[in-house]
Amino acid sequence: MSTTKRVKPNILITGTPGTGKTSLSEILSNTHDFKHVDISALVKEKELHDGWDDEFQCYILDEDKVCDELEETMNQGGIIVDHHGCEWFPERWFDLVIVLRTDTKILNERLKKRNYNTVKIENNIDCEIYQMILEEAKNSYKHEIVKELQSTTIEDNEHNQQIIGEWINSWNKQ
Ligand SMILES: Nc1ncnc2c1ncn2[C@@H]1O[C@H](COP(=O)(O)OP(=O)(O)OP(=O)(O)O)[C@@H](O)[C@H]1O
Repeated sequence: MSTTKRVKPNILITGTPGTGKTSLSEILSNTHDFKHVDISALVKEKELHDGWDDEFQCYILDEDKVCDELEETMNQGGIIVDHHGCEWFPERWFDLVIVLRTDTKILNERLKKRNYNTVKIENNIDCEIYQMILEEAKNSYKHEIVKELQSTTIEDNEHNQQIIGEWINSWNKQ
């Protein structure tokens, strides 16, 4: 495990599916020259799973395989990880944890556009109503590095880019 300060910070962007993690991760990665790791895409590409879950229409992620795959990358720093869960990553990996939140009416519309089945939409809306990912993040990381950001409108997205960009610039001056 690396104990020296990373040259660039690692950021986790998490939240219920559809809250805008991938969109924000891609913009930030391009703007600040970070590497974007979309866990769902990585799991599929490297087959870091134990098969397909028909009910939830997603791969059954193998957390140990994902962590083994990413350990070296994360030690380099300058990584933005994008995933709808956060409790099973090593706490040492992240300098900032962003939890995106979306108005459930808007979230419902976004998920419907993806042709998710009713069960999957209801599960995700419940997850957002009961702020399950926010609670997961607060239980898994130091409170001072967990930031809850709204992600309902384009203005929110622009605000989030600015807030996180300022944080990255201030981290580099530490
Ligand atoms: N702040 C925002 N305002 C308006 N629309 C947004 C905002 N953030 C994301 N969107 C839109 O919401 C949809 C979902 O965004 P995105 O795919 O980034 O979500 P996600 O959280 O990564 O989803 P998943 O976890 O399923 O990958 C996209 O159509 C995106 O353009």
